Amino acid sequence: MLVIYNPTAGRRRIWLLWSVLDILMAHGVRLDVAETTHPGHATALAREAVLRGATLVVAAGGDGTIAEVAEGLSVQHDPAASPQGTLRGGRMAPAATRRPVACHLGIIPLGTANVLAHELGLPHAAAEVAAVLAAGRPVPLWPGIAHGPTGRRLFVQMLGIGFDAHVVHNVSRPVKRALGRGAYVVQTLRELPRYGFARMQATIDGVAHETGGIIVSKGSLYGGPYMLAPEAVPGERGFSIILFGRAGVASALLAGAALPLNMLQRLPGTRRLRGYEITITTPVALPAQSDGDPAGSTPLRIVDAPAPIHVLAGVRGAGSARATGRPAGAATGPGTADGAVAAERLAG
Ligand SMILES: Nc1ncnc2c1ncn2[C@@H]1O[C@H](COP(=O)(O)OP(=O)(O)OP(=O)(O)O)[C@@H](O)[C@H]1O
Repeated sequence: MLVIYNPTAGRRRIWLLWSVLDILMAHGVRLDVAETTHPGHATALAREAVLRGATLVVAAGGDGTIAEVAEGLSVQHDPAASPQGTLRGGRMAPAATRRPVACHLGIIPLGTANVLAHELGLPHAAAEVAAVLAAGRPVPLWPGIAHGPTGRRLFVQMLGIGFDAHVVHNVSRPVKRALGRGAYVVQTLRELPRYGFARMQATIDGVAHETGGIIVSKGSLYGGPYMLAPEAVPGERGFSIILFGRAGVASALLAGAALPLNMLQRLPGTRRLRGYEITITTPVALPAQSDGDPAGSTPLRIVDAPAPIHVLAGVRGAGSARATGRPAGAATGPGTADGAVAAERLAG
């Protein structure tokens, strides 16, 4: 197993990382740890691991780190990265670098919001995190891809355009480290008086909608453990699209108050739709955020990734049920948490 650790994520809870790794090693798990040195590094590390034949790559960080690792894992579905296409220095890659049948994603939640970890019902205590990595059940997770002026970006949980993206673009890492999720509240209050709210057009599967703000979500949660789109199933194709009818300071304040009360979905003027291809255009370029990190600006076209990846989740729990759309505890995916799978993972 390769653990990719983002040292800048969240509140730098490195003690949690070391506790998890200690437990795994005490059970004989062979593992490598790689620390990222720059944005995008996790993608390169994960891609290399897949091409070397890894069957489990663990993202130790927040949602942004998970998205980068997921992007790296998606190489296993890329025909251009087939053994014949894997060239090193002009020569064909040796057999050891060929891509395997499947490489799963593991998560050690070390981020600020850890939305996907909440979505999947993942534990936060070291012993339980280690148990999921050793014997968790793989559940499908179907990422989204946003195509924009600066290229494409994969996301695992959600993408937002408008005021929430503006806040994400401007929140500072030291404040996030000091205040955790509270940093977004502070930044929201700072940005509100000076933000120029603008209308935008969202075309969902060919139907145009005028809106004041939009979130395109794979998952049901937003900003941490808060409910946004109960109908969302992260393991399936398609998106839940939340259109905020009104734009302005009062609406943003109302949305901010509704979020921790789990009432965002019932905000007046808010609509939730399902869709598969979303195009967002604006009179002037507006910032976008995906999985809590800056993600360029409009115009954007959002579609499903070509294939799902599989992420290790708890053996039981509501989160797993949400991810798969099946009753909690029902077996799914390419394996189950039986003794053989657990033993194989514990052996590395
Ligand atoms: N060594 C590094 N230096 C600077 N940035 C990095 C480094 N490694 C990764 N990153 C960037 O850090 C960003 C933020 O990481 P991540 O999203 O995991 O943490 P977070 O924002 O605290 O958590 P969450 O998204 O759950 O709120 C990632 O998008 C990644 O591009």
